[in-house]
Amino acid sequence: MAVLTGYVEHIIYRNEENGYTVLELAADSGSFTLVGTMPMVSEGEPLEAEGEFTTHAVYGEQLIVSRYEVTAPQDVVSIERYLGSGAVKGIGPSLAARIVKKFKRDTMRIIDEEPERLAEVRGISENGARQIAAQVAEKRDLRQAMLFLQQYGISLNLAVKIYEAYGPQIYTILQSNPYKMADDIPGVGFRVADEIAKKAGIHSDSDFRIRSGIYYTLMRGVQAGHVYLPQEVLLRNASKLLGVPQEAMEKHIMDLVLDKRLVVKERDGEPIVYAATYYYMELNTAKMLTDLDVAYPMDTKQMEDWLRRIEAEEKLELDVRQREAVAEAIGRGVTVITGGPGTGKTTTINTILRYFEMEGLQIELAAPTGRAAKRMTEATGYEARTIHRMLEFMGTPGEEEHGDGVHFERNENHPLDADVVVIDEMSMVDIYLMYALLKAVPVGARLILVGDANQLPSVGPGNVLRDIISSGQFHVVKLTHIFRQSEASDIVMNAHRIHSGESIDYGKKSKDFLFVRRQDANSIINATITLVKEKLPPYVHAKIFDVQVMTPMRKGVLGVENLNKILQEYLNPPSDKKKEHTSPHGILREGDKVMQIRNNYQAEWEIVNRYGIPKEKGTGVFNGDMGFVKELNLFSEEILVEFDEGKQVRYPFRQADELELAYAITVHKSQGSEYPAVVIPVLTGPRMLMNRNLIYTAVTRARKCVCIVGVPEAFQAMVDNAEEQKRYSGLNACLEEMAQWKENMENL
Ligand SMILES: Nc1ncnc2c1ncn2[C@@H]1O[C@H](COP(=O)(O)OP(=O)(O)OP(=O)(O)O)[C@@H](O)[C@H]1O
Repeated sequence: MAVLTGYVEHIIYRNEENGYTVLELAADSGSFTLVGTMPMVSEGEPLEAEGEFTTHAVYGEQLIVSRYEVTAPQDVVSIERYLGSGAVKGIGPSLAARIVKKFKRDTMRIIDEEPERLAEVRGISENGARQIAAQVAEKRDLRQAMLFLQQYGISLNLAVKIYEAYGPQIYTILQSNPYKMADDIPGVGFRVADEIAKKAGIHSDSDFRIRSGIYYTLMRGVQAGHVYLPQEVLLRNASKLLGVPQEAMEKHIMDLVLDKRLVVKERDGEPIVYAATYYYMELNTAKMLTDLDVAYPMDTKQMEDWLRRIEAEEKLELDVRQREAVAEAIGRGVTVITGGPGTGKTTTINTILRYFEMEGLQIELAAPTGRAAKRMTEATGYEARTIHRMLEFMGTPGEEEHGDGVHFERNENHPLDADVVVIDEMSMVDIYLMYALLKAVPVGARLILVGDANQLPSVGPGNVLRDIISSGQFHVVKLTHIFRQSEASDIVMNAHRIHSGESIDYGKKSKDFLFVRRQDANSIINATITLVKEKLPPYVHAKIFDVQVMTPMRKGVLGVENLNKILQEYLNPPSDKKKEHTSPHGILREGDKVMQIRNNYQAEWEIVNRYGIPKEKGTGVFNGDMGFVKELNLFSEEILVEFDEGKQVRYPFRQADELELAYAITVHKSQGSEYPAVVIPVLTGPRMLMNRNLIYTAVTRARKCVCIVGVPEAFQAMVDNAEEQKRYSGLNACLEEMAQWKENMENL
């Protein structure tokens, strides 16, 4: 650790949002560059800073500041330099000189204690004197708060956020209920608050702690895809987290219910617990969906005539189920069409679109991901958008809808201008998005939901598509005939075999479903590298980055983390020409294939033309979006990533934790995307993950070729394992209750 004292000569760079600062410090022993979060340091101020010296490849020696303190200027020279530096608005060098000439070493005390006397200086009015005093006091408060927060081991970055949220109230909040921060401040979770509470001497059985821990456990459940948790599971997990017996917690659940933060219901005779927001989200989703599902009068003769016309034009004949699907879409407010790959879903959507177009209805077509939307556009010739874009989401915080600053311009007050809304890849739609979508679908519009219910459920919470189907309250058409069979696609045929748990012919010479037998992890990795780098790109006529490696796990030799490190070495090795940055997830290098790993609604993107001039702008990058590192700027500390469709996003280094290498991805993250070729290494793994549902999803991501590398027995074991990870979601139950209620009302 080195300690430097001096005064701030020059602020070289400052990020006003997070206080990240590069400055030049004039110390007795010379001039130094200091880097760190120093939000309210101004030029001219005396500073004491502690940190580690590092040598930056471009900018040379720098002190990376871990702690700093702005000391009050003592001698007249320092006082004059400080006041004249522009740190206090309204005072320039000449006024500073006059003030110091008058009050000398007493200047700072006068500003603090008798600010009205500043008016004795020529050029300062009484009002001006008061404003100067207020500014100096505000800076002093902020500084004190920073010092106070640092005692609790809070990083400077977080300290700024906490101060911005609470101002002078931080002292009481931190010492009485630091858990409040977990509710109010993004970036402070229960664990951070708990650390702080420990330092503040708060007891482990404090009411605040237990309540915060219960809520945190529930939200962890949401992150894992559950909408609620059975009370028993909640208490067990919260008890483990808090080290407090379950009996001591039940009363707190009731308190949280009274505070309207939790809702307790009964399902199958057991109490279940929702975070209130999710309960109402699920309930309203059920209500809106039920309300939309009205019967529309149908002219059967017209339908038959028009369908024949469409079939003649398209040169195809719909099968019975496809016809049924079209008829349902015409006659009902809500229709669900589900089926595996190649069962004619897209063809059915196409016919429905043509039909409604002939009726002159206004149609909206959307899918949950950009890739899926693009595929829809290509397959139907109608413009399809992502659901987010269709709903015109705004990344600006304010009217918070589910706590992360999301707001959709299209909602109940400003619904979509549509008579028909078709959503594809419904299996990926979570409860948030379904709720947002339904708010924007106008009363009287038809909603057609299309998807493959056997895919893994959405990454976000809920089991929307399956719940809608299993509720039994809507017209669901299941397409089962495999049309693509005639094209001899083993991907499609094997996907259906996997779905029904049949065994696969591993010895068959197939063009698109290849099995590369390897017995151990190292040989599997070697074969994977050769396939991605050399064999598959020419085979499927695609670029190396279009070949996607997928694996069930994150950890382990064949987990995403390890595979990414190895594939990075082979596909984008270090070079003098490529800049690098070490992010929380490892090294990012120019040219790397990366994935955005959480929804960032605020991130700004732009699409530039070949002269670098922006031609389109917008906000939002989403969990699962893939791109590559186009440029690393070590001076402005930014990573420029280009995503699909040429969307470029700049990430400050501190936000690099939103990016992960994507040479290999988990099957969960692959949902909704399709790739020309997919490589799946298979050896062993946790039984919960190694299941049929997962391998089915993985295989159906491939358009032209699937390559399984490993042991056939391990693959077959996955096909045989029909167990699934349990998801606690109650949309089906809500829908059933709603229908029951409606029936009761009608019978009254
Ligand atoms: N009624 C039909 N008669 C003849 N061919 C059909 C019929 N319906 C669909 N097909 C053909 O079967 C193939 C698969 O259909 P489609 O793309 O509509 O299925 P899908 O369920 O959307 O498949 P995927 O989910 O794999 O994209 C296409 O080549 C399509 O032209």
